[in-house]
Amino acid sequence: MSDGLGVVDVVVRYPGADRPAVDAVSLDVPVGEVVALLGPSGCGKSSLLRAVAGLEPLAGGDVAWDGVGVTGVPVHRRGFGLLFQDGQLFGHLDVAGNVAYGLAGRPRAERGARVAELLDLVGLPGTQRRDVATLSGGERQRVALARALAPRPRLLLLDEPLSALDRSLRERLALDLRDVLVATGTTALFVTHDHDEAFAVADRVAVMDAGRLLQVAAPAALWSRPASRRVAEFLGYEAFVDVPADAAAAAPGARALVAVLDPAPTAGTTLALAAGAFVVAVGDGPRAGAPTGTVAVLRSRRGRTEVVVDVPGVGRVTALAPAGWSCEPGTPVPLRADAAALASLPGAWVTSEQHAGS
Ligand SMILES: Nc1ncnc2c1ncn2[C@@H]1O[C@H](COP(=O)(O)OP(=O)(O)OP(=O)(O)O)[C@@H](O)[C@H]1O
Repeated sequence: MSDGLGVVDVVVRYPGADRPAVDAVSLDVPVGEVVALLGPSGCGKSSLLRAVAGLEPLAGGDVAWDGVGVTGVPVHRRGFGLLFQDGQLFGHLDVAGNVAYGLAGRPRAERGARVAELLDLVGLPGTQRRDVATLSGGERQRVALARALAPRPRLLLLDEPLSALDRSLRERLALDLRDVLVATGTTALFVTHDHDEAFAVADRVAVMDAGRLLQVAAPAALWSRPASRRVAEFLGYEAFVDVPADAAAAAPGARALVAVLDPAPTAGTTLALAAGAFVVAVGDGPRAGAPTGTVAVLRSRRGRTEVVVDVPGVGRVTALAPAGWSCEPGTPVPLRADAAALASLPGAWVTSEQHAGS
């Protein structure tokens, strides 16, 4: 077992439930690494995090730090820090009192210096004397993060720490959170249901579904090589096409997808298509054998035009077009395939063990 957190075959089972909330999950988090637990609501992310913290009993398996089991060690003796969705600041203490909470027993000057250091780090310098009731939601979570980091926990466990904030604040805070975790060299396990957030914060992302761990990989590898259709769907891939044995006989859409991939995918591979797997070939005239889609919906998003098209042999997908481009629904438009928004899925089911650490 490596240094850092070791989760081995952990099972969490709630009384009366017909299946375990966490079903034989194994995962390592080496020292200094940030791992996001990502998955749909109810897949068992929080249960696994709570089991690591010691807040949920294990029905099976073991949790270890540096190879030493901590299963019998009470929550407050594990040396793990916790941060939840609502940071739950102490209302009767000011900002400094909250951040210094875990530093009881340290000399006053040391506490003061550590509080100042952390408030600088989380972007709230000089706020020691602020009443926490006057802080915004984002500021409260920054103070809660400073409080969790102050005692230098050997592992920080974060459960949806940004989910109570609005979207734009969440995106900014996710990047700040990553910077703070890296700057402090903190080892962390981070629960989220938002893949953008997981990709922004984590060194590796662990995808869970129905209590099981489906894949663990660095963000770029997860995006380009999802281990299964389920993982790809969860990441936002919206259509799937099986590579035909006889490409020449396939529909133009499927043929165009196969043609842009290098090396060419073998027959039987499933291609996963994200938004942008097709772009509208504005200005292209009709070409024999070129793919065409029929426009269903047009929408503008973040300065570009998304065109939902029905492509024979492929299905309904989101193609991209230049900002401002427009046409009537029902119009056939020429398309080009873009390899950057395509992933090839393995032909057979790949287990989490094969992918853990990839
Ligand atoms: N204290 C509990 N008692 C009984 N069942 C529970 C308890 N906590 C969670 N569960 C169930 O265990 C399963 C996993 O829940 P968990 O909260 O771990 O999922 P999650 O992936 O964190 O979901 P979310 O993103 O919605 O918080 C769910 O079916 C949930 O209803």
